[in-house]
Formats: sequence, C-alpha cells, structure tokens
Amino acid sequence: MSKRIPIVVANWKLNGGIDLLCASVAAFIGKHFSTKIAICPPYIYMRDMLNFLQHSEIIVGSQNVSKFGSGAYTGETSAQMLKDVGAGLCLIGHSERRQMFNENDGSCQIKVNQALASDLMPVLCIGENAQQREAGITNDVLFRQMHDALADTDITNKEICIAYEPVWAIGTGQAASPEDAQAVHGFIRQELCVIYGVERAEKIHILYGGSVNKSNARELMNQEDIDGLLVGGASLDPNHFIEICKQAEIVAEEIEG
Ligand SMILES: O=C(CO)COP(=O)(O)O
Repeated sequence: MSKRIPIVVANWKLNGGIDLLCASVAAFIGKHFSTKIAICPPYIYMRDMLNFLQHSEIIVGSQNVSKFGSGAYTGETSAQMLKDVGAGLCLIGHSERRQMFNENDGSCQIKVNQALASDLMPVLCIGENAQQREAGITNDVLFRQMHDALADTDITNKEICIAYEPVWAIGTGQAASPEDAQAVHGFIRQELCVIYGVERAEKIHILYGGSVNKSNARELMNQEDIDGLLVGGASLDPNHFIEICKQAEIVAEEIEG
C-alpha cells in the first residue's frame, strides 16, 4: 500500500457546465475527506468553483497552463494567473494535448518550470500508447517523457506530481491491472530517484489514470507506488466521484491509523 496520503484528481476535460459545477459543489461542500481531492474543470469555471468552495478543502486545478509568462499570446493563461485566482495545481502534457494540440516533452518541460516558478503544483502526465505497449517499449517511452520534461527542474521547497495514464486505458473502460500499473509506477519511482534523489523521490505522488471507477479504485490504491488517481469520465458524476474518493480515503486512513 502507498505510503503517501492519496490525492484524487477529477479531470472534466471539455465536459460539464453550470449544472455539473453546481452538482459538484453541492456534493463536496461541508464534507471532510482524509485524502486530498482536486477538481480540474474547464478554465472558465475555475473561478466560480474557487469561490463556491473557498471554505472547503477541495483543491481547484487547471487542465493546462501556458508555456509563456505574459505577452502577445492570444488565448493563453499563465501559471501566475492561475496561482493568483487560487488554483492549486495544473495538469501538464495530458495525452489528449499531446495528440491533438502538438504538446511534446519540450513544451512540457517549459510548462513544468512555469508552474514551479509560480508555486503551482505541476501534475506531469505521461503514458504509452497501445502500439508502444505491444512493442514492449513502455519503459523507454516513459523514460524519455520523464527525463526530457523534468530536465533542469529544481523542486527544492516545491511540489510536483506525476500521473501515469496509459493512452490505451483512457476512456476505454479497460484500466491497467493493479499489478501492471504497480510495475510501471515502480519504474517511474526508480527514475524519480535518479532525477531527484531517493529521499525526495519517495515523497512524490505518482497518480494512476485511465478508466478509473468506483469498482477498481480501491485495488489500484492498494499498490505500493500508486499514490492517487486521475479520473476522467467517472468524475462527471459527482456521486460516482465521491465513491472513488471514499475508496482512496480508506487507504489514507490506514496510512494515518
Ligand atoms: O484522461 C483521463 C484523466 O485525465 C482518464 O480518463 P477516463 O477516466 O475517462 O479514462
């Protein structure tokens, strides 16, 4: 079982609206969880969510961040702006952004540094696709994604998080088995030790994402190096998402207990 207090993150992607925002606020307001919970709605709803949830423990995060700090970059939102409105984390390099918006390890590296500079926790998303998995090069892919995106990052007194999201598991209903996911998370931890040293790497949360639901959350969370979950589709139903959070909470209580 993980040694780190779990973090459960909802990624709404380009879904939801005022209805989902209200339903989520209603579901979470006034509730205490012994695990950290974050919700990443589309940018446009972040501010409302932060206002509604200001007295709660829920962290509001973004799904992306600009690689630029300021200037003539139409349509962009900087890490500092996100920090200013109260965001606690930002996803970086989600596979959908890599596939459809030309993100690559180089842009992820810049974004990770932007987030760190603004004290916004970067959640670097990495993962192999089905072909790479079949070719047996999962670790090679992850090695490159991590070493390139985390090159020259100074995390002294900062927080960073890695999310392993196998592309073939996203939105397919076919999550990685807990054993397979643990094997990959173990490899990620090993590389974090190389990059940041053992003591620091042991404290970094490695989240799993890809078809997480209330039925598989507990078993995934029971793995030693799975420290949290990044949930897409199942987070669009606040009650389902709460069930997932409760599964993670059981693990959190066992750690604290
Ligand atoms: O991409 C994901 C979260 O970032 C995972 O999505 P699903 O949970 O819908 O598979």
